[in-house]
Amino acid sequence: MDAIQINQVTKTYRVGATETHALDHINLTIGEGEFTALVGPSGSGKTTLLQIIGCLDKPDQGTVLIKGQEVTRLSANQRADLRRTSIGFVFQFFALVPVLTAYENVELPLLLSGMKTSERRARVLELLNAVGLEDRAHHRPDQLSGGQQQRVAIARALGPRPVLVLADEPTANLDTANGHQAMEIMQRLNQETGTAFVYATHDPRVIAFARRVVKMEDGKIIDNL
Ligand SMILES: Nc1ncnc2c1ncn2[C@@H]1O[C@H](COP(=O)(O)OP(=O)(O)OP(=O)(O)O)[C@@H](O)[C@H]1O
Repeated sequence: MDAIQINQVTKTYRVGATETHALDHINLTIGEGEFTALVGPSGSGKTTLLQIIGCLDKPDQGTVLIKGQEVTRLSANQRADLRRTSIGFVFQFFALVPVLTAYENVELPLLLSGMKTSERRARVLELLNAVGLEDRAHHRPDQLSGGQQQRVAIARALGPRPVLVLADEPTANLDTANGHQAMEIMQRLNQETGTAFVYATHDPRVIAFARRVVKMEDGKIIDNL
């Protein structure tokens, strides 16, 4: 079954008299375990599309299926549950909880899912180990480099074993070496876990990691390889 199926999705923003067709009848299917780059000029609709796939926003029209489940008809609580169990997020500015350590940030979604203490501890250590940060477990975000913070965010996103990880410009605030390392880790975890990744980027070096590239322009998909 496909991880995501999007049919005829539109989203229009109105500010005063100005209408922006951020998404204009988008159709897109993402298979399980894909590693896909979403590319296109600034304003082409990448963030809007990721937010709609991630159930953070609703389309004006069209349907979004996550693992065959139509999400646009779910209640806000049901969408929140689906996000928690099935979708991981990685953001440009890392979005870690500043007062929590790396360990606690990775643990948070597992706590919310009700995982047992012993199982949770093993899972957090496994994840920190997978991103090479077991020796930074007790550091807070302000005691970590940007690259390390993003690796914590990647570990956190994968904790609940989601179907899909969505990453909006995951390397935009990292230098080349750290951006490369974050992409290598995401690629390895994609291969090891079968979790699908969809990431938006402008950077040709980051696009090069993708097995599939979806190009957007003016709210439309113009190329889908
Ligand atoms: N909340 C909003 N209110 C009004 N217009 C919006 C809103 N969010 C996005 N837009 C508009 O929708 C269009 C698509 O924006 P979006 O952020 O999805 O593009 P993007 O491809 O992610 O751009 P970037 O690469 O610069 O992040 C843009 O023209 C933007 O100005």
